[in-house]
Amino acid sequence: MSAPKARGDAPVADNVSAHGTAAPPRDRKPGGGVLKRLKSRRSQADRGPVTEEELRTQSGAITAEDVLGLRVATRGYLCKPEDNIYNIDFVRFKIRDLETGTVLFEIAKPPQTEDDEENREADANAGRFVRYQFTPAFLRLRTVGATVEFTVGNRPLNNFRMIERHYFRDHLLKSFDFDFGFCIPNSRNTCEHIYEFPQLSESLVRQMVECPYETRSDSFYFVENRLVMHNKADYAYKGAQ
Ligand SMILES: CCCCCCCCCCCCCC(=O)O
Repeated sequence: MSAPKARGDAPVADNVSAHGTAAPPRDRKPGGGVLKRLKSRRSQADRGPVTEEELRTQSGAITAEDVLGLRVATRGYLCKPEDNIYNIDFVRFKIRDLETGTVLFEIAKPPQTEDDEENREADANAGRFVRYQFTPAFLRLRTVGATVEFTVGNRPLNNFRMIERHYFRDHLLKSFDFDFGFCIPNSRNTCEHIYEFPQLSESLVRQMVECPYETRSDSFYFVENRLVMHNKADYAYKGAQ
């Protein structure tokens, strides 16, 4: 159904020193965790709109509350590759339709060569952008599971969180907010996030199909509420229904 076109720079590592599932234990904390967090996230989203230029020039770290104020897809990146001081490395990614179990695609990072290393130095943004091609039927799905496997460097990750915002042109389709929780140093982690699709009108679906790559997403990754990674994707919906 789909063919991702880039961001294939992750090594598939077979020898791992640790394996964990990044299930978030945070909801079980005493003190009314879920409700409190939902309230706090609602008030975060209620902050006014913000532009990427404002975020780029603000003093201090970019936080989750900041990116929730963005109203359009970013043009540039809001952090540098070297801000990933935790050496978080995504090595495998799979998307499946949760209603049928059908795997829509799977991608793994090939082993790295010296050439890859040189190319990466030439293009600091290599690996931060991916282009997806789906059939229009993708837009009719209701629930998709995205399984991500990632390795972590020698520091612990506290409150590892991803906010991913999907847009068609200047219209926010949906903002997803996923917790990876705590990840131990030097670990390899796997977790599946559930994407509930938004309801898309017939007219919107038609426009998204007619306008390839005008559907975009920004994936913002935070550790302890500081932006450490920013990836982007764009999407075309074409081919067999
Ligand atoms: C059409 C709007 C809802 C879109 C839900 C998309 C679910 C699958 C998303 C996969 C996103 C991958 C992002 C990335 O590779 O950076």
